[in-house]
Amino acid sequence: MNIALLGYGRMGKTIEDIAEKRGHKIVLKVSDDIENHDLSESNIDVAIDFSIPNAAFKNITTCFKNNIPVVSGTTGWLDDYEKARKICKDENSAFIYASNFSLGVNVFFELNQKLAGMMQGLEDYSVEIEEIHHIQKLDSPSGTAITLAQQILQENSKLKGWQLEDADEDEIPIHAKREENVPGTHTVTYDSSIDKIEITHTAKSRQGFALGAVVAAEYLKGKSGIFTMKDVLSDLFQN
Ligand SMILES: NC(=O)C1=CN([C@@H]2O[C@H](COP(=O)(O)OP(=O)(O)OC[C@H]3O[C@@H](n4cnc5c(N)ncnc54)[C@H](OP(=O)(O)O)[C@@H]3O)[C@@H](O)[C@H]2O)C=CC1
Ligand SMILES: O=C(O)C1=N[C@H](C(=O)O)C[C@H](O)C1
Repeated sequence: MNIALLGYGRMGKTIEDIAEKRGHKIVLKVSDDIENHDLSESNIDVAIDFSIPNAAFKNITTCFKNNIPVVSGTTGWLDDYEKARKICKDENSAFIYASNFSLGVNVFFELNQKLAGMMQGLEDYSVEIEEIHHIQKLDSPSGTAITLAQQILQENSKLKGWQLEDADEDEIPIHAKREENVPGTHTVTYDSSIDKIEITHTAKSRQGFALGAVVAAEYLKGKSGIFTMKDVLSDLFQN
């Protein structure tokens, strides 16, 4: 498969390594304005976007307009997500976005949803989310923390939203910490005066995120439509 990398930083380089080991070819690397590149030249099967919040929407939609399916893991641009979905549909293109492509985190998401459902009637417990990332991270809170919060909100109608740090009673507080060399750690805590329940996912490197993105690209090749990691994982476990 011919892959274009939109963003060639920490994730772009890890994806290159894993994609090549799985027999794919990196035919284009983009680290600047996508308009500076001729997308028709390289016979691209799928583009994988791990760039920066300000560039993701333009990168993704330019690919759709050039009939190139996109896997995107860039966080911090989701105000434009619905617009991107519409352009994908209008262009009959293909798209997978995930705030976190790691297989372990996607299992963690399932666990979070299930736990939130079980806890929603237990009013003595308050819930909060903590995320810890490396100091270079541009966005805050992490996309993964937002997904975790959205899942809890789906299960608990008494909670009205999430808030970075100072949350009201009916909001989920998200604490975002930045520390040297942390690839990504997420904890959901339910606390009461009697006890505490915590679930944590700790990434030990970027390998899991990158492998998930390449597997998603393999899934997307030749398809049209909008998919999620749930689709990718159910396909993976069926085969
Ligand atoms: N969904 C997931 O599983 C994961 C998501 N992420 C997300 O992926 C994104 C990238 O993370 P990471 O690799 O650590 O970040 P980096 O900062 O290491 O990489 C981003 C790269 O994008 C480049 N860039 C700048 N402008 C553009 C542009 N217009 N088009 C394409 N590329 C551009 C930067 O180049 P330069 O340095 O020259 O400016 C840089 O090399 C972040 O949003 C992060 O949150 C990260 C890990 C997992
Ligand atoms: O920027 C990162 O590094 C990461 N970003 C993603 C996020 O914002 O959730 C996923 C992962 O935690 C690493």
